[in-house]
Amino acid sequence: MNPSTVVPLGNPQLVASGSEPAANLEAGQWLDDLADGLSEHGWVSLDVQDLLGRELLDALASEVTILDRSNAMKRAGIGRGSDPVRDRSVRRDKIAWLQGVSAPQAALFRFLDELRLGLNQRLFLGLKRFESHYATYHPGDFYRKHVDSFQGRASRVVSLVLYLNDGWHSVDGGELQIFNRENDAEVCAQVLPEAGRMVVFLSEEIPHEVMPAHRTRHSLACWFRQDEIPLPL
Ligand SMILES: O=C(O)CCC(=O)C(=O)O
Ligand SMILES: [Fe+2]
Repeated sequence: MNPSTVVPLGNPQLVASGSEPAANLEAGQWLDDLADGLSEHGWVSLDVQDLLGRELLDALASEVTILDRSNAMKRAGIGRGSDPVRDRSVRRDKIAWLQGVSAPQAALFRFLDELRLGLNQRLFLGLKRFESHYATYHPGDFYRKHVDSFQGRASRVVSLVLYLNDGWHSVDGGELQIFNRENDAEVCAQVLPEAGRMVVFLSEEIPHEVMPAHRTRHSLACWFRQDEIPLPL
């Protein structure tokens, strides 16, 4: 396994910023690591700054910062259908959907599509498309423990979160807590949302939670889906 791949090993582990070596850039090796982690544990954390490039990460971070500062992001909803409940006790982030039109979004979409095809080749998931949004958590914002998809609906199958924050430390809060899929009372990892870190997990299986952030936290979430036409979550 690539040493930059972090997988659960029993005890909760803190994935500290900057403590891991660069991702292995050999063609397809990172996809092998990703597929191995997903099939063995249901989730994986990878540092992809070398794969994506500093410039692209900076450009995405600028986009979400501008969207946030210009009040273009909307309060996120939860639940199914076109009228999601905006329950502030569960989720407090703000989101803006990506269209893939700007140059950085187009580059990101090429990367996400490579990832989609790579997972299909290795795990036969039949992922047809993806949807993606920016998210901003302001100080005090959180997202309580949840799973991203409801069993048997074959809608959201694989979730991905890419973080866009330079110099994130434990004191900044906002960790992603990942729970054991067999026992959701057990935290198996806490991931700091440092720029270039990417977490990928099985949408139906892995309970997770965003702890209250103490500074503004930007990220980009993406869901790979098996349905061709949009079905409710
Ligand atoms: O930002 C994160 O770390 C996770 C976000 C999340 O769980 C979601 O948007 O469903
Ligand atoms: Fe989630």
